[in-house]
Amino acid sequence: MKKILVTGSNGQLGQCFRKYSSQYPEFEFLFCSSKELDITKEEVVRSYFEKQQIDICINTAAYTNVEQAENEKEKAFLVNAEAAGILAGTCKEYRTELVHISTDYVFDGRSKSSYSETDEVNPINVYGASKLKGEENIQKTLDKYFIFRTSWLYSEFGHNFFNTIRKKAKENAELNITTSQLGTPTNANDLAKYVLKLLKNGSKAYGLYHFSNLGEATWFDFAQEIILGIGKIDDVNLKKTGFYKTLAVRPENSVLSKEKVQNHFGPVPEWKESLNKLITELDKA
Ligand SMILES: NC(=O)C1=CN([C@@H]2O[C@H](COP(=O)(O)OP(=O)(O)OC[C@H]3O[C@@H](n4cnc5c(N)ncnc54)[C@H](OP(=O)(O)O)[C@@H]3O)[C@@H](O)[C@H]2O)C=CC1
Ligand SMILES: Cc1cn([C@H]2C[C@H](O)[C@@H](COP(=O)(O)OP(=O)(O)O[C@H]3O[C@@H](C)C(=O)[C@@H](O)[C@H]3O)O2)c(=O)[nH]c1=O
Repeated sequence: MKKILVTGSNGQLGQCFRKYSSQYPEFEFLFCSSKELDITKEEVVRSYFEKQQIDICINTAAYTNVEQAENEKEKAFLVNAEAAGILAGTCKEYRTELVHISTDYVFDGRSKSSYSETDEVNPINVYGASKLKGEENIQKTLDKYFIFRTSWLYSEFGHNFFNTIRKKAKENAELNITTSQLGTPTNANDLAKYVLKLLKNGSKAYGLYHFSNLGEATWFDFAQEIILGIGKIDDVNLKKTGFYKTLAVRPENSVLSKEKVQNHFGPVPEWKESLNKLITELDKA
């Protein structure tokens, strides 16, 4: 039976992997939170791999606070870049496949069309730069890797835009949401399911892929769809803003092309459908 390690398992994507793991009896899963396995500690990681003999490592661990990263550059690079390199080196030593998650924020957002895997990268904030360095550290070390660049991840778990807006909408708050970035909200449940399916199929089509839901939206469109979905559109004062003050600059356009991923591994769900499916699921719970 193949052993899969999921790092950063208390994060939102880590929790999505845990949610679906019972549907894959062909795998033995090991879930490690930051406390159980700190991926920045090379010796700790190596001895864990030595003991557990892992076949596949899914790295969901990351420094994801885009705003704070501007003031904590070293920490962001330690987790997102150096530790990704540590995992890659260890995976090479133990012949482990690595599934790593990266971001749309590796792009500067100046493109007028969606980004493909071969488009030029040029991060414009610290988080994006640290994630790009992580990709590079993996690519120069390892052959057997899947890197999935994704965008605007949300789910029922943890801190994300979906949960923030739902909370504010339930308080009938006034919301000012930016229209100045275009991207694609991505249900983290979809990403977890997609990865598990391709691992089950034993795909060896290693490489870099873009995975986000289909379609495009501004953060305003995303907020509006959430509020509509939860039936609060008449209670919330939802306003468009061209400018929402933030520390980190974000790409104006970070829509990812799904052509490569769909050609290799099959269809990807559309963003509004996936969002409304999750809202219905949560309503029933
Ligand atoms: N969230 C998003 O919108 C997007 C995320 N991504 C990428 O997707 C992946 C998953 O993100 P998501 O689940 O949303 O992020 P979360 O912030 O929800 O989860 C990240 C997890 O990593 C853990 N972690 C941090 N440092 C370490 C460490 N040194 N060792 C082990 N674990 C650590 C955190 O633990 P603790 O809380 O204890 O620090 C946290 O549980 C990341 O690679 C992220 O860059 C890509 C695009 C969009
Ligand atoms: C809360 C809020 C945010 N915004 C704006 C700020 C920002 O430009 C945009 C998104 O805000 P957030 O801080 O929630 O999202 P942000 O931290 O930029 O999300 C990013 O996280 C990392 C981890 C990624 O990899 C990216 O793909 C992306 O998902 O919406 C508003 O306009 N109004 C609001 O009330």
